[in-house]
This record gives sequence, C-alpha cells and structure tokens, in this order.
Amino acid sequence: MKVLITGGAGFIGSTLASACLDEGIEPIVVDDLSTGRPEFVTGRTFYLGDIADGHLIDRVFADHPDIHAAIGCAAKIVVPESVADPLGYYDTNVTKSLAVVRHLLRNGCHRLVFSGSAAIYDSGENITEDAPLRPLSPYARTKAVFEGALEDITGGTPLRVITLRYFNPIGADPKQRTGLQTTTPTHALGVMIDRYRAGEPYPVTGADWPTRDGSGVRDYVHVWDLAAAHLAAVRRFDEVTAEPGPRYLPINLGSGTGSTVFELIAAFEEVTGEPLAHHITDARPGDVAGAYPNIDRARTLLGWSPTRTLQDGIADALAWNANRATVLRDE
Ligand SMILES: O=c1ccn([C@@H]2O[C@H](COP(=O)(O)OP(=O)(O)O[C@H]3O[C@H](CO)[C@H](O)[C@H](O)[C@H]3O)[C@@H](O)[C@H]2O)c(=O)[nH]1
Repeated sequence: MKVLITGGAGFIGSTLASACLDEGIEPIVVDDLSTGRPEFVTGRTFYLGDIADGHLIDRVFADHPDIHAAIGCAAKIVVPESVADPLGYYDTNVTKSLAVVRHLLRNGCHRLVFSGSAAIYDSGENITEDAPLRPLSPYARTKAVFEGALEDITGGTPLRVITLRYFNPIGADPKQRTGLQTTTPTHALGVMIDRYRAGEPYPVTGADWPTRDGSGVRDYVHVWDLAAAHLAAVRRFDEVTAEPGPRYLPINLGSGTGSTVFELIAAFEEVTGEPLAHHITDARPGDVAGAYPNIDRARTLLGWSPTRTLQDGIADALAWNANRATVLRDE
C-alpha cells in the first residue's frame, strides 16, 4: 500500500513515514523543506515542492496511481508566529491546503487523513469531539476554519475525511530516525530538556490556574502513538467512514488523562533520576489553563489507545536531544 504524506519531512510527518515503512506501507512524501529536513527524507520517495502546486501533485499521482490515501501534515504550527504573520498562516493552512484538496479530487484520491489540533478547543476536562470550539490564536483559527471547509467539502464531493485532533505531541521515533528539528524549542518539555542540560532552573509559567495543582494542564501524547493512530485511520478508513457513517470524522488523540506542569516535572525527575530545579514565573501572554480529551472515539473507531507513557515520551525526547546532531548535519 502507498500513502501520500504532505509535510512528510516535518516532525510528525517524518515519524509517521518511518512507522509506515516499518509496517510495509510506502510513504510518498511531498514537502517544500521550509521547516522539514532533507535528512528525514533520505532514501524515501520524496517530491520537493509546494503542496499547492497542481502540476507537482499530478506528477506524484501519475508516478504512483496506486496511492490509497493522503495524509495532510503540511502546516505552519507556531502560535506566536501566527500572531505576527496571520496572512502567511491563512495562506498555508487554509488557501494552499484547499488547493491540495482540489488536486486530490482531480486525481481521484477520496480518502484524506488530516492533522488537526486540540488548539481549537476551549480549556476543560474530558473534551469530546462535539465540544464547542474556541480557537484563540490565528494558528488555531486556521485549523478550525479549515476543518469547517473540509466538512463542507465532504458534503458535496466524493471526498471523505478523518481529522485527527492532536493534543501535545512529545517524544521521538523510538529508533531515533526522526525527532523535533528545532534547536530552540518553546514547548514545555523542550524548554525543560534545554534547562536541564544547561543546569538552569526550569520556569513554570503560571501556577495559579484553576487546575488540580495550579499549573497548566496539557495532554502529552507520544509521537509514535500518534503515528500508530494514522496507520489505524488509513487501514480502517472505509469501515469508519462508510455509509451511513459520517463523511467527515474528527477524532481526538491524546492520553486521555492530562498532566500538569508539576506532574511533568515529577515524571522528568523519575526518568533522569535527578531533581529538576524550577521556579514559578508569570504566565506566558495568551496562555490558557489547558485541556485534556475524552479518547473514546479513537478507542472505538480506530481500535487505538496510547501504548507509551509520559515517561517514555520524556526518555525518547531526551535521547533525541542527545542524538540530534548526528542525524541533522548542519547543527
Ligand atoms: O517554559 C515553559 C513552557 C511551557 N510551560 C507550561 O507548560 C504547559 C504546556 O505548554 P506548551 O507550550 O508545551 O504547550 P501549549 O499547549 O501551550 O501549546 C504549544 O504546544 C503545542 C503542541 O505541543 C502547539 O505546538 C502549540 O502551537 C504551542 O503553542 C503550559 O501550561 C505552559 O504554561 C512552562 O511551564 N514552562
């Protein structure tokens, strides 16, 4: 089986491509390498270019008419950058992504697994897919807007879509082929690893949120578990979107329990076997108390549940941090 992965040189797309290869599925990657890495596509079937380039996508399908499904991972994903450059975010996450849908339909590809985001939800516990949306940043709104567009498009075309709404991805490929590209992470675990390596205290950005211990709550999910969910979505695609089922199906992907920042620190200390110095600072601008999902739909429809713990995610992220320079050549 072949799957087309747009954004397949990025963190999640490349890890998913590794999982495909391990399962005997051939990933066909399209990426413009704007943030993706050439090292992550070495030895893989790879097309360099813009996802909105119809000629490029036509060529991909001419070369691989047996593509079973498309997985849409190409997106801009940095919240503060989306505030500074909203137009760029709408261009990529909405306009170009709509062009991809047009190219898929023209080439007879009617199965799309789309990378959604939990950023579209309000803070809260046990969030189901039917919860009201409250996208608070331009990034989050591009994701919500595009989800709405996809749902409408499935109503009037042969396209069917499964949107996987990720909570907070952590970890790396357990075989260390791929991981986060950036050397300057701003997310909780990335900052924690940097501060730990530098011997500096970790800033807990806000400790008076209405949560169980006052720190922000998130639902950290291992990227290898996310990859497994994509494979399940591809394999079960026809079964779960068949008539009279929905043609547009959003599914939450998370651990289903949530962890506060203090719980993340405790798990980190468990993995390293050392205390992590930390201090409390002001909340980040625009920060939120946070959410964690109900994952019953993923369990029921995809037969998926996370197999890796928070500690596994931390250990794999630490290992990747140590190995990254051997995989990524120019850093
Ligand atoms: O140095 C830090 C960084 C974060 N946090 C806290 O850790 C929690 C998680 O923060 P992250 O930045 O890891 O995660 P967010 O859900 O806030 O969102 C970010 O991570 C997401 C994926 O993990 C998306 O990429 C999103 O665009 C990006 O803003 C929050 O309570 C935050 O206040 C700290 O205590 N200290």
